[in-house]
Amino acid sequence: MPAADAAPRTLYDKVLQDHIVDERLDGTILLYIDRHLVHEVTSPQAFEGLKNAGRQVRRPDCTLATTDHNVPTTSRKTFKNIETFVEVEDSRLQCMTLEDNVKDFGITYFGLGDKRQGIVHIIGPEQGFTLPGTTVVCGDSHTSTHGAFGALAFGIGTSEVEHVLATQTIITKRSKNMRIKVDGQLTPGVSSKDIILHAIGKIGTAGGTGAVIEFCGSAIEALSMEARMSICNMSIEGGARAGMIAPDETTFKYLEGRPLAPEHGSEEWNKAVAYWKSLKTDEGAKYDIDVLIDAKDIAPSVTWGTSPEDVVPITGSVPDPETFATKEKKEAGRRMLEYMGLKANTPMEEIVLDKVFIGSCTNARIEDLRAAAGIVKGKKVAANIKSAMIVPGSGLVKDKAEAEGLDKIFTDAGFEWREAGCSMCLGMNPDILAPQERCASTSNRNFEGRQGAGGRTHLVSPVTAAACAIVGKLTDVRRLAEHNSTPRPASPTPVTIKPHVDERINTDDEERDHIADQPAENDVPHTNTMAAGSAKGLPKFEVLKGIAAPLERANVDTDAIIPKQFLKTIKRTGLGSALFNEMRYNAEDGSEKPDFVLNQEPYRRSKILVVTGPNFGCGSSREHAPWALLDFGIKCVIAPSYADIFFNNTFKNGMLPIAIDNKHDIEAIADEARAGREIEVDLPNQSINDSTGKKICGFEVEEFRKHCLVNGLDDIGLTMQMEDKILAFEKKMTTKTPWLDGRAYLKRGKNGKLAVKPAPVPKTNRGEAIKEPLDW
Ligand SMILES: CC(C)[C@H](C(=O)O)[C@@H](O)C(=O)O
Ligand code: SF4
Repeated sequence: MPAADAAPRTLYDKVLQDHIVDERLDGTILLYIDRHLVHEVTSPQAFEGLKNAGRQVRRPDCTLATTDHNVPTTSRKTFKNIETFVEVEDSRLQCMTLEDNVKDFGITYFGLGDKRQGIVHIIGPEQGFTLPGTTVVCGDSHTSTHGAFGALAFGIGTSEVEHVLATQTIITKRSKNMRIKVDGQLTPGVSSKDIILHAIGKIGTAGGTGAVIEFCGSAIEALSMEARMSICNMSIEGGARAGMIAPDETTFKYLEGRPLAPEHGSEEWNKAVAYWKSLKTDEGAKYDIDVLIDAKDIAPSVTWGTSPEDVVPITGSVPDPETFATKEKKEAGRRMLEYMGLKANTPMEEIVLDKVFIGSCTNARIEDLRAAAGIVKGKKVAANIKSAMIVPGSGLVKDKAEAEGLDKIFTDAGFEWREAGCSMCLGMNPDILAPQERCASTSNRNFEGRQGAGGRTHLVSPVTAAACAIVGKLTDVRRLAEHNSTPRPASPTPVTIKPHVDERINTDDEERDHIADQPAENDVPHTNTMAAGSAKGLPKFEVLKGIAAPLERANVDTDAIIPKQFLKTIKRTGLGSALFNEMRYNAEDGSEKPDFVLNQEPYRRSKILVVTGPNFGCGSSREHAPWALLDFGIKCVIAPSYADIFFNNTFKNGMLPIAIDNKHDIEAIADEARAGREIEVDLPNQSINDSTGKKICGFEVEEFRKHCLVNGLDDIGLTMQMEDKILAFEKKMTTKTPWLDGRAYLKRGKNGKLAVKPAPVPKTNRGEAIKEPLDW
């Protein structure tokens, strides 16, 4: 496309363009993926799919795995292995399954016995695995974090994890360009977490839907890499596919000496930096959405409700839902206040807390801990705080903090000092809130039940969380005299590279010492152990007629569709009974709530879900959400709009999500659903009909997706037919960006070559060899 190439381009346009393997006329893109991060929750079903189809991991050298969501954060002094260490059975199984899979497929893995283990979005940058200008994916929504390096980084579902493992590519389409420009100087006490909370408060949780956000402006440029990561991390809470910041000297400085970055000062490094410098948005490039923020308008911010957009300055009060614009918003507001146990107009600083959590992929890096320690030093945690917990983002962050004496500052004050993991960010491990407990948390989601069923979360920055622990209430950090909370300038703050330099792995022998459980040099990375042909293909979707359940809500997040306790499965099936768990069952005795629609006749046998509010499926990338709907019997969702990852995940399971943003049409469909009448979804004709076959309205669907659904096509099989193009692309990349090949600590043979097998013969998802090319 020479014309488009000549036009001024954004950072996103440039990185995207450099990774296109193929583009169809309808805009469907086959995108090459440079970096794939893997964790235990969203990978078991993907590896199972590979095994069933006899496929291998195409680029183990571009894949890095760790275990983070399920792991206990208690002392690992006695750690021997996962089997004896993880007490909760399903968590243990999930962690052990990952360990089996990384061995079977020859993937670099940081387990609990390895200092480099930690939250997947902390360890990628820490190791230099994340680099500017790369495409980065992970079966996790907060993959957006890595965009801080000028990478195009986004979360994917488990089906896509399988697709990337098998083909190192993903099928996608262009996103809109969105810019959030923050100019000026932040005031004391305000940190990058406040910037992103403020921005989400402004744009809303669906503000970035369908877009990639570029954060720029003088306030962003002045931030350190760690602060930039906190911002890009929460792009997903603003609904965006990804967040990006143009790489600059701060980025390059951060990467110097990272084990997986090109060696600083080498020819490769210089070549890489020259390329990275070219990634800046061109003068005159257009953004589809533009948001301007003045840094001085940002105060230390805090959430009051159960959506990350419910943000107020800490000096503000709980809003009064009766002042909200629409009937739906008033209702949602009342429900939130009830859940949060709050009264309208209460000053935020009067809200008393039970717990404080400093951790998560948003704020568990060394700078976050330093900033929090700066507040805590010499003080004590308030008597009413039952637990104040510090969970470093990785073993290396923990070590560094201990070397600086931060652990001592925290423990002297009465904080608990833990081992690395996701911990109370989502409570898949034992770190949870009890019902009604209230927590100031540096994490990124305040959804109902997120930190524990009935738990109440207020999202804040690390310095605010630290101040809250000392005061025992939500607190304006600026009140604490000796705080050290001004945003860290990009320079001359010393860059913390020392430990990484020391750990640089230079030789095969050193490598062996560091890497537990890697396959021996001559081992075949993976041989299939299961019969080919046992994997199920996708059922075809043509016309679906059935009962439609009306769900009168907006912003239904995937935590609400299927809460974390059900993510510990290693299967795709059996989740139907847990669908909408907290809306559907009473917490006390597990009995059904009679007023929830799916507990009523005829909706118990619904095949279609009609959601009247926008932004369905926001939040986490968990494919368990469509699996749960499907297992219940729902094959089609109709809603005004969707969060991107959920939307994508449904198609991968042969389901059809339909977006109807015309108010009149969605109401007409909802009326049929409310009346308990069947509706008919006719995909070939793109029409929604009533039970008599009379058309209610038409709908849009992308041509390629429709083609796959109607024909029940498995897109991994389709992509594998593009082998020639993928190989040619890889060859080009090896010349253009040689620093991306052969990393992830994989062993090299004596001849310097990686022990990676050539790509296998393409097979369909059913394991059959592809005879004649399908239409990609
Ligand atoms: C488990 C994973 C799918 C999920 C995500 O995608 O975000 C988790 O990390 C979360 O924060 O809810
Ligand atoms: S958001 Fe929380 S649970 Fe998800 S990856 Fe980050 S730390 Fe882990």
